[in-house]
Amino acid sequence: MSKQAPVIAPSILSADFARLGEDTRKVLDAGAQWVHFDVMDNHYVPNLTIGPMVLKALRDYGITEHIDVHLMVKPVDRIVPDFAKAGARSISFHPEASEHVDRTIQLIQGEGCEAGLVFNPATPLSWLDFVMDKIDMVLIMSVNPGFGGQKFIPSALEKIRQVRERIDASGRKIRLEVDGGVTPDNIGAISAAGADTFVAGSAIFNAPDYADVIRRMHAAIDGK
Ligand SMILES: O=C(CO)[C@@H](O)[C@H](O)COP(=O)(O)O
Repeated sequence: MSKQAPVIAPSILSADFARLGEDTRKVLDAGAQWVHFDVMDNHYVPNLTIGPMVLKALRDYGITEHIDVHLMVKPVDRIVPDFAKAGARSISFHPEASEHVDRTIQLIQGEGCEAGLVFNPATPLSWLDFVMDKIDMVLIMSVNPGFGGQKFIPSALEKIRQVRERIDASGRKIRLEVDGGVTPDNIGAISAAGADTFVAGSAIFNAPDYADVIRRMHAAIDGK
């Protein structure tokens, strides 16, 4: 397997929104590498969250680490430049929400960000067929998007294995990220299936000690 170095990306969907800068700083200081930024539009998914102004506010607060934007919005393209200007480092989108997938990838990369394709539990991997030479990341959803705190859907493990094979066959450095119901108890199996980038919301932010959960997650990824 040609996995990238493991990254834990806490989803700030489960953070304390009244103290977002402080809580984001706290989770990064507890050992997380990235911040996962969930954008929901009450159209593509049945929930409404945060946008580019909030991302910019985190940058202004002093968050300099990688902010990984997951767009659960339709249409996709018109909001991409705003997120790039606000300070996103990677931007992932759902292919079925984009009118022209290849053009959206070019748009994201042209704005200086890494581009990812996101797959819902029932979205087929055939969307990858003609873009493996372009994308920087594949994000496998292990819950249906829209809400934090859902249970991991086990069929995601087979999907992760299939994506890992495709990434290895491509010979490119493509991150394989998994999002939804990730906990210290299942992260070892998710890693063994081929993932290298792990989004977790409730498992981290609902815990009394962020550093302890992140430490246990890294140990499970290392097979300890
Ligand atoms: O994008 C989503 C949900 O749509 C995720 O990022 C969840 O917010 C992850 O939360 P947990 O399942 O880890 O609580």
